[in-house]
Amino acid sequence: MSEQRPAHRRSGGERVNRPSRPGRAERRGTTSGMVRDKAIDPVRATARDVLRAVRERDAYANLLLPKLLRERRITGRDAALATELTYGTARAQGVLDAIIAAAAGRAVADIDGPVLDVLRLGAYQLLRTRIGSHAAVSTSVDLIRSEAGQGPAGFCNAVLRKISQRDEDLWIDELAPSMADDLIGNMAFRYAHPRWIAQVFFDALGGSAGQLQAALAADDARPPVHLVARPGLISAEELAAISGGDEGRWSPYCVYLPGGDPGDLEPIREGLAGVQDEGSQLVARAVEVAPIDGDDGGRWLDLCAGPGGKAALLGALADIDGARLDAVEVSEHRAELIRKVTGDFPVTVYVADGRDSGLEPGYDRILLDAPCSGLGSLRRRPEARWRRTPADVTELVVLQRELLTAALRLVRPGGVVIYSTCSPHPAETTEVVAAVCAQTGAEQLDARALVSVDGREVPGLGDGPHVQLWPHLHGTDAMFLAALRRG
Ligand SMILES: C[S@@+](CC[C@H](N)C(=O)[O-])C[C@H]1O[C@@H](n2cnc3c(N)ncnc32)[C@H](O)[C@@H]1O
Repeated sequence: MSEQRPAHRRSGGERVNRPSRPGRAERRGTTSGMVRDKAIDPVRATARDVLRAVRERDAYANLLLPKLLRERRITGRDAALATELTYGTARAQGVLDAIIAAAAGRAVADIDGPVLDVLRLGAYQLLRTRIGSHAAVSTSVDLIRSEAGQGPAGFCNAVLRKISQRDEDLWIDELAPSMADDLIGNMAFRYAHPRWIAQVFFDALGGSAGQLQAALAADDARPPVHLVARPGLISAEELAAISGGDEGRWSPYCVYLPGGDPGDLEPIREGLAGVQDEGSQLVARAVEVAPIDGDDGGRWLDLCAGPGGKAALLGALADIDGARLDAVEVSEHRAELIRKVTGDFPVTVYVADGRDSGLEPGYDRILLDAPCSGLGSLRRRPEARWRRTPADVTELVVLQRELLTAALRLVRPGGVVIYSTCSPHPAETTEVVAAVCAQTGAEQLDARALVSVDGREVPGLGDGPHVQLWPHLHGTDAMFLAALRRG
């Protein structure tokens, strides 16, 4: 039997209730097959398991963690801690690896994967949380010992003790490229981003070092949860009152959730509301409010609709306006998610390639929320920044251009196409739009007008005509949108 340890206090002073019993696998030493007598912390074991799945089989931390928490009945403060440790470690991986390599005196590629996962988790606690050194080191050593035995546990102990001798700033000062030689590289390291992504942000921000620093810092922090109140079903005011949140600054449907699991809220469970970044809400709303020539015949299209967040908001707006939305998605699985989330709204889902959908042209309004690198929502996808490569972008740009060209074939003359990405990368945004406009003769409308609500202008949008939102300026994901009209 495993020994039950009493509830104890973490360094931050908060009381932490130990979950009732660790799972069987956690009580068993997997290398020796022996049952060991020392219990390991289920919260950290869960974080470790997610980090391992991310490393070994490209799992998505934000999909796997909630599932494991449910299965292991980890709730409340323990769930919050597991989330902080898992996502925080995944986000900071690059900088943690550099520090681990320096402390271990060897490249992380030469450290066994399962040991490296725990070292990352331990280093994160030491450098980026208020958890005391003793707890951070001993829980990590326990995790390794329970699986791999005494030798690797001793190595982990030595490396983490060495890391604990300095704080993060001192490590960064030692290991980051110097500001004088490589300002972007220094900031990228400091705020845990690959250098190429920091360079993309720098370019998209017009070469401002101050803006870059703010953008990277915002991306390196825990993201807020935004809810969408689906119009016609519930108002943002009602949703704010029920959830205890505040109404959003920009979107008339947005509520900022102060904490807790959105899945516990009745309006979410009943489909009256959903979880959706405020920037995405503005994009969906822009499709409805964009000016078109002539009457709106009520034929609307979402050409890349899965998993359906924007289609649900557009479907709700279509219902109010007496329009119908066709939603196209290439993946059957994602098409099913659209069907679920659009429920009773006037939405028809098609599984098809948007480049050759077979749909009848003549749409009044089209949303092309193109598949993209996702560099604008890195704070919500903890491991994504370390997975993406510049080559991904090159491939995506070709698809984005083809899809936008197809959207312009499907819209009627005088109708509007909203092109959006959850990326600020100029190659995926302004360059795609410029190339397709030049090729097709489409003209750009001033999209800035489409995101101002009741005369409240969104600041920091520059000269237009496109809109680029940023976490550090607007509190949203870095959504891009452009409005194109076919001549
Ligand atoms: C950025 S996501 C759209 C997100 C969606 N608008 C939402 O708010 O939930 C892009 C979607 O396009 C789909 N997709 C990729 N290539 C496609 C293609 N050739 N035709 C149609 N859909 C495609 C992807 O499967 C993905 O679901």
